[in-house]
Amino acid sequence: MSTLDIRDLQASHGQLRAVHGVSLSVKPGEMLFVLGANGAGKTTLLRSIAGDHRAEAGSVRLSGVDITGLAAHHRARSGLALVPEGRRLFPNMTVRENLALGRSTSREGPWTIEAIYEAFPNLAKLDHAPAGKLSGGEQQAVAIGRALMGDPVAIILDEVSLGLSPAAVDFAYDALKRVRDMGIALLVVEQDLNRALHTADDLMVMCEGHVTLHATPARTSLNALAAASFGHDEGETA
Ligand SMILES: Nc1ncnc2c1ncn2[C@@H]1O[C@H](COP(=O)(O)OP(=O)(O)OP(=O)(O)O)[C@@H](O)[C@H]1O
Repeated sequence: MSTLDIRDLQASHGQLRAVHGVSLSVKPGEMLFVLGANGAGKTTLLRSIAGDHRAEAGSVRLSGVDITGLAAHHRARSGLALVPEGRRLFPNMTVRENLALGRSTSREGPWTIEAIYEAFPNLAKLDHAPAGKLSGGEQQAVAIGRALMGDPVAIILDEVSLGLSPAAVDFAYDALKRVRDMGIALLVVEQDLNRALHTADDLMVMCEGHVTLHATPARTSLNALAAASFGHDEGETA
């Protein structure tokens, strides 16, 4: 059974339909990437799944349970975590304090701060550092750790590598791969097609609110992903 199962999700901003009937599913320990150019509808899709934006139609199921009617904080308590674009840590609070907040906003599970440090030894060294002083990659890892504190079965992440140096992206992706190995379902929005192609279990490209390509890495290419981002088939000229 899929951990996250989205059927025909539709969402708008006023008169503008940003997501046109998107369906996807993510299994335990699987990483599905959502790719696409600016304005493709990726963030609206993620926010609609998390319950931060109201979907007009469609369904969201988590571990087989329909959570479509739940508010965002109840979805979080059901085991769905969102790591938003920009990570939204509290810069003046320490890594430990930011991690502790993950517990207070979500459900109780086996995760403690010590367990997070065991899973991500690089974070343990930063325990008392203010989050605002960390590199972008370290901040992303703290945001992932904060999500884990809520004992999620699925984590959705927006723009994982945006604004990060290549070394910082490596750091963040190392954390993500560890989370995947824990059996958690990951839905990741990424602008870096190459990075996605080399990390994903499954890939989806959106253009103007529609899914223009859905394939495993073995069955697609960088060219096909780029073409689909602009709504073309591979080889088609603009
Ligand atoms: N708050 C909003 N009010 C009005 N229109 C919006 C709002 N947020 C997004 N949009 C519009 O909805 C469409 C989809 O935007 P969305 O942010 O979901 O795309 P995206 O793929 O995440 O792009 P980006 O990479 O730029 O964040 C775009 O046309 C965008 O201009």
